[in-house]
Amino acid sequence: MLLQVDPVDSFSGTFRVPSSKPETQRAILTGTLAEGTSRVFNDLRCDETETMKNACRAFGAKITEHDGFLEIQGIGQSFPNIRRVIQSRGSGLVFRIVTALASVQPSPVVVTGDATLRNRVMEPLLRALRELGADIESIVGENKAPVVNWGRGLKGGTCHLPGDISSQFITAVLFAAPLAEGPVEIEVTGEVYSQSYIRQTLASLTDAGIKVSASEDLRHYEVEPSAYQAQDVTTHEDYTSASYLLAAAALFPGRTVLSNVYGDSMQGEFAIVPILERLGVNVTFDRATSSLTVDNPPDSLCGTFEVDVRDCPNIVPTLAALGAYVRGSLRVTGGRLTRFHKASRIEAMAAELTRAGVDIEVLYDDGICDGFEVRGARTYPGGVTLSSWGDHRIFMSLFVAGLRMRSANRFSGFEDVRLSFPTFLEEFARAGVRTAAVEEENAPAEAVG
Ligand SMILES: O=C(O)C1=C[C@@H](OP(=O)(O)O)[C@@H](O)[C@H](O)C1
Ligand SMILES: C=C(OP(=O)(O)O)C(=O)O
Repeated sequence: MLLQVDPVDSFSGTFRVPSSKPETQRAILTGTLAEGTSRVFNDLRCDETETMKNACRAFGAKITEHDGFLEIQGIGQSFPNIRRVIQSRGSGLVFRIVTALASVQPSPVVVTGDATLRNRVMEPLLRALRELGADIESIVGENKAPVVNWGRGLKGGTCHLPGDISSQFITAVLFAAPLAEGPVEIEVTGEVYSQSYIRQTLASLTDAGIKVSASEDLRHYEVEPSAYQAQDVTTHEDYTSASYLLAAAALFPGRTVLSNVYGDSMQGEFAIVPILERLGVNVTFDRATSSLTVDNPPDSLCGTFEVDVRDCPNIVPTLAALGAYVRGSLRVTGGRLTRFHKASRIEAMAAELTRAGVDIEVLYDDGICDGFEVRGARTYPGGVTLSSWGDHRIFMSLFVAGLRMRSANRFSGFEDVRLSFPTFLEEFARAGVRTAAVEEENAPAEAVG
């Protein structure tokens, strides 16, 4: 099935931003590893947080969903002695953290995932865990998923990781390290990308009572054996999810209000707010109502702009969509990690936007796909079928790019919004965006929003 989406003449209204996926996933983990009861307020319910919950349940945690919060009966350090297969589906974060944690429990664990996940880079993490004493094998070879971790413990010591493939390797080792027999040190080589995610991990660990320290440049870490403490956590809004609503608001003059917004976030993707301001869009936070108001004047998105995304990788596809309407140019650099995401996101956006008539060029640095330059226009003809490349963020970004085209477009992959933003189509329907699921052969099948 494809989703046919009609363009709109305006975009305004009040929309609810989903809660943060990374914060919810981290809080589920710290609650699982602590002894006693933890609660996660304002948690995000979506496929990828469900995948994390199921993985943690497989390790013995009891997780109950209540209205507005999760209750977690953690396991502390008493992992049950049961052989199990843990399914991480398409979630890189779940696979990497579960693989690391499987080292510090007593039985063989197979960790697997879907076809996309099985293609992602895992070798540096497996190597680092082996340096710390883990006994892990890749079942199909090539050091990719699925893996079997024989659960023979982590001794501790020093491991080495690259900083320019995925911050999730560092996050994964950091979550398992407090449960090693001795202190763990991590040495990172090369430039450290996605630093905001590592800082979110460090904050989660410190709040849970873990003894961890990191150098200012995030190249060196020390973790002491320590116990996770039960706690209550409240998650904030998700700025990657918010970026689709904010980008849509920036494409049309007028006022848009986003709710469930608290404004004090460690997320790198918060950068979408100052980026919009640079593009001439006014954004105001109101703490009293936990909301954010976008006032977009008719003359915004005009000029020559450059953005470094090394600390906000997940808004790269959103910026490509927005850039399609920047009269002048938008140059984005520092996005090399996104080639290892669910799809190679820069190439995906450049290929699909080019198909829609957008002037976008991929930028390479030393032969590595690192960014793009897009020279936007007022509008495009539309009437094209665009692929999500099997990636929820590509679908959501292309959906936004299509809103200001002249005729309806069709998109694959719309079902994947359930991974991170299950209410995506309902929120856009509130703004009058009409969508219909259609067979690939043309016939409209059913209204979706
Ligand atoms: O720790 C996390 O929750 C994440 C880290 C980042 O991974 P990379 O460092 O691989 O970009 C980010 O892109 C991903 O969506 C979520
Ligand atoms: C976090 C994401 O993916 P992953 O955990 O698979 O890297 C994402 O695409 O939102």
